[in-house]
Amino acid sequence: MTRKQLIDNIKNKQSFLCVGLDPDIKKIPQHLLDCENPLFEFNRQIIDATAPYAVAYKPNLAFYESLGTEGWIAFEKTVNYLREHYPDQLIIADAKRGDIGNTSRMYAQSFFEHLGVDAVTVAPYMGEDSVTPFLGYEGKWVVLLALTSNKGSHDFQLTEDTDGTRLFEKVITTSSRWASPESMMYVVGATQGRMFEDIRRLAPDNFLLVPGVGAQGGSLEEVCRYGMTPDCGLLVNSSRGIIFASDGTDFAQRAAEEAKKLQQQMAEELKKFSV
Ligand SMILES: O=c1ccn([C@@H]2O[C@H](COP(=O)(O)O)[C@@H](O)[C@H]2O)c(=O)[nH]1
Repeated sequence: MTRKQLIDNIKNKQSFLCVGLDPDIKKIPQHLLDCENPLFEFNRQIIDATAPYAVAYKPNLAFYESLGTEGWIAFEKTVNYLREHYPDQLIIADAKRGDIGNTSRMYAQSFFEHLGVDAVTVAPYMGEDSVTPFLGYEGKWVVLLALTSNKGSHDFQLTEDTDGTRLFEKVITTSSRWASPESMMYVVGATQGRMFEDIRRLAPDNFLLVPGVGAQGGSLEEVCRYGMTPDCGLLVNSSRGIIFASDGTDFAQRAAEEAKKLQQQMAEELKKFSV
């Protein structure tokens, strides 16, 4: 999906919601456990219920890989279901990959050629040759970890160089030479609040994938105040806050209600910024 298509979808739906598909087998409703593939059935119903309010889905590979072959099948079926039934939804594989060049090339092939997702999260730690194999696929995106939502973001990302440059700033400045905002997004946690101002000084045009609202307590309003651009420039993710709104037979309905609430707040924010 191109940047223009993504922006058009956001404007048409008045939403920049990314629904996180993190189907923890221990938390999905009991009655689904008898299905042939409970994870896929859970995702299918969540997707059907929330699609009107979302522009993107982000399955996190951990929740699939942890179940071995059955989990991987659920992941593939989920991606195929989205591609077939909801081709306008951006699919982000949250895999946090990145390795020496020839290995990264295999990861890129797996996600972009074999699975056909639109975007993959990549860790920057191994540098340019670990990231560039994911670039150069028409309409595909690298989503590079910049300033994450967790407490551990302080351990490395916020540490300063002798001239006061913080590591996440170096990641953005250096990596923005590798790709344009047409194919590079950054992960910035919603819990980072006012830091979005600093991010925007370095990456004024890039889309930011923003996890951390809902279960992690980040503020949508604050993210928008400091991070929104004339093109919106944000994809805000919520996983547990939507998909586990209920563990009963009404789980999909409750997920839709939570997604709709977020979408309505997003529409208000888009209005404020005249997007
Ligand atoms: O900085 C980061 C990077 C990735 N994540 C992932 O996003 C979702 C958040 O889930 P919630 O249930 O909405 O908290 C999950 O897949 C994380 O692994 C993140 O939270 N922070």
